[in-house]
Amino acid sequence: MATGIGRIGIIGGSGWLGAAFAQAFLEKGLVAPEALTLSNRTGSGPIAGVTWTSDNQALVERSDIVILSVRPEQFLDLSMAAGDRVLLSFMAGVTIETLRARTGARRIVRTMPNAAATIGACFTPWFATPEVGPDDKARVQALLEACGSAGELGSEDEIDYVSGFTGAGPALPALLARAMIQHATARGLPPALARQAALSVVTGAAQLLAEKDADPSAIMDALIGYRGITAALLETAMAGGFESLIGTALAAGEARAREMSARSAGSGGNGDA
Ligand SMILES: NC(=O)C1=CN([C@@H]2O[C@H](COP(=O)(O)OP(=O)(O)OC[C@H]3O[C@@H](n4cnc5c(N)ncnc54)[C@H](O)[C@@H]3O)[C@@H](O)[C@H]2O)C=CC1
Ligand SMILES: O=C(O)[C@@H]1CCC=N1
Repeated sequence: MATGIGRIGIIGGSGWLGAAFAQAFLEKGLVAPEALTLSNRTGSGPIAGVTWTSDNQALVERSDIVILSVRPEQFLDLSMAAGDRVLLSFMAGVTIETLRARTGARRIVRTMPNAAATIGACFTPWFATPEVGPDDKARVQALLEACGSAGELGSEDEIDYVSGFTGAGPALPALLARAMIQHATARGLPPALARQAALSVVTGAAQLLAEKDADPSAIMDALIGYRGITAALLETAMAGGFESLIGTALAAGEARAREMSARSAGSGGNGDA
């Protein structure tokens, strides 16, 4: 409690995201080991010094903020009553209405981290119900910043959109890298060199976009200004519909998030348990 964050419980604490955030809370000194409870189905896991349990209700009783980090379909088999705790969900496609119906929580925060949480490079957008006050919002922001950065959204609707936009994390850059590797290899470059070259562009050169005040359009314009090779490459990609295809893909991600939300809705409740 030294930091004022309170006691934290993570349901699904040995999963990809659950473990990444648990490790980060401990490494950053945000949560003391004795204030951190993690659950999974076996009640044991690789993070030392914390409390492990398979009893999610016991985790809730030991926590001020409960993080739900199981898969959406696993949530439908999960039974717990949140009482007055802040409930912070990492789950895609599980709405506030469903979270409320199934856990009884009023103070709910939906978030959308991504796989880069494991390396502290995750931007996590979040949306909170009106019952979440300013102090709790500050705690949520601090917890999410343990794995990178975070920002509040204006509506729950936007969570479905960012589920593909940021939630997919490395997926679109991985597709770009794979396309470059495949092309270079087919062109005859040694596969290992093609891989090294493509990853250096996607993970190295792209770091220029992380510079303060970096503007993707300005970087493109500067390179197109040479009227040489990069101009030929970018103009061909744009004329071929690269940007509109990205838009179509993002819309498909949003549509899938909405389908998942509709499926999980009306799945019954145990919030008074
Ligand atoms: N992995 C990713 O890149 C992203 C994941 N998400 C969301 O985060 C959530 C977690 O995803 P991952 O960490 O990737 O999944 P994961 O499969 O790695 O972890 C889920 C964990 O929950 C545990 N679990 C299952 N049922 C349980 C129960 N009844 N009680 C306690 N623990 C239980 C499992 O043992 C496992 O450790 C998902 O809902 C997903 O939609 C959101 C954005 C990105
Ligand atoms: O693809 C998924 O369903 C998970 C949630 C958002 C990103 N990854």
